[in-house]
Amino acid sequence: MAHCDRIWRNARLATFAPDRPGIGEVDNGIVAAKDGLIVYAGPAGDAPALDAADIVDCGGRWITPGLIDCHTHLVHGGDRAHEFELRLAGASYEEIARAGGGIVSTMRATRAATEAELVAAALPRLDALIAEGVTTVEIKSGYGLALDHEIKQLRAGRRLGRERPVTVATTFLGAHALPPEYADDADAYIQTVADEMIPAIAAEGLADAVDAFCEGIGFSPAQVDRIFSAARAHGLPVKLHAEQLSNLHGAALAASFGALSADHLEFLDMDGIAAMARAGTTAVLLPGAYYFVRETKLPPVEALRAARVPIALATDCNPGTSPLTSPLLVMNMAATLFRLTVPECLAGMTREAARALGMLDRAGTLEAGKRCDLAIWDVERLAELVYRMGFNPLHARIWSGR
Ligand SMILES: O=C(O)CC[C@@H]1NC(=O)NC1=O
Ligand SMILES: [Fe+3]
Repeated sequence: MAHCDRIWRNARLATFAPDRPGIGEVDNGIVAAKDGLIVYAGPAGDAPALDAADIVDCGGRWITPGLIDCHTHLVHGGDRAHEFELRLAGASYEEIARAGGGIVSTMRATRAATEAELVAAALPRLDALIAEGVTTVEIKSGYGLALDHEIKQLRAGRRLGRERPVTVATTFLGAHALPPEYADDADAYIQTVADEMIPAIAAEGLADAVDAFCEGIGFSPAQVDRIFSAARAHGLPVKLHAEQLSNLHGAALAASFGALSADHLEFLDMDGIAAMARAGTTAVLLPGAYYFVRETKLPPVEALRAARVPIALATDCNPGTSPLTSPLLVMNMAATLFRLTVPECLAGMTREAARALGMLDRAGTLEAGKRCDLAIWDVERLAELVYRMGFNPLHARIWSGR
């Protein structure tokens, strides 16, 4: 008889385990946890003899892995509601950015905030994600655009993981936009990011990955290459905002560095897809940004499927293009706008999101040895999680077995 801390019984499991077809459905299943890890997840009838300190009857409810939001800019100062009104009056995202608005206006608000103020401003956004079953969240910097302020953002991100029962992965995104002090010398800024910021942030262990914005209003492939070479030199994995507004072949560049993910991808082409497939780079689709900027170019979902490129989903929660803190709405948008299937949407916010963070060995599926992160749902069919808009059927959220 093996001892465990808690068993969740009388449940329908969506394990997303690779050795089970589709969503890895188990009709009458149990999940057993010890010291925050899953020791068994599967049919009750196949379970080993277990002696649990606590048994929870789930009343036939569905259990999925805890949701994972693998792409957010959760930590930032201020908001961009005024720019939203400018866009309603016809200004484009690029026009606002080139006029000194956009990311740089959030930079000013972020630089003016203390670390504690950034944490306080992000907590309601994090609580909204947690309320819908998120147990892991990725948080980028990229609004400081100077070493001390980028460090401040990353420390705030780490602190959020201590303030709430949630796992935080931080990503350095110094190459997000050109700060005013480098207005006429992007290459000089890139050199500062590569030669000063990445070494300092790596030395302090503040970032789990490095990201960049490869775009006409962001940075060129050559500049991204410089950033990624510095990340690799300091042992940090990379991911990339790629092909969001145009095709600069950023996804192929990211894949050449073995990137964890390439994100957005509305303008991704077949060469980029092939490169991602070869490299095992996950596609992270961000329907909230597509919807909010009223993009019309759809990401090539059918070609990604055909090339067996893993597809993850995320909120891209940020004040400019995706002020969104609902993973449930992300799944509805991915199905409604991008035509992903229900299983693809659910996998996109669990197993594939874990893959995009390089965490699939410890999260994202209901398998022994992984963190016991669960979301328990009051739905008859799991499709209701994707079908409904603005309705939250979460019954309970478990993080690390608690
Ligand atoms: O507008 C912002 O504040 C960030 C937008 C966000 N960053 C990026 O590289 N692409 C995006 O959609
Ligand atoms: Fe983003």
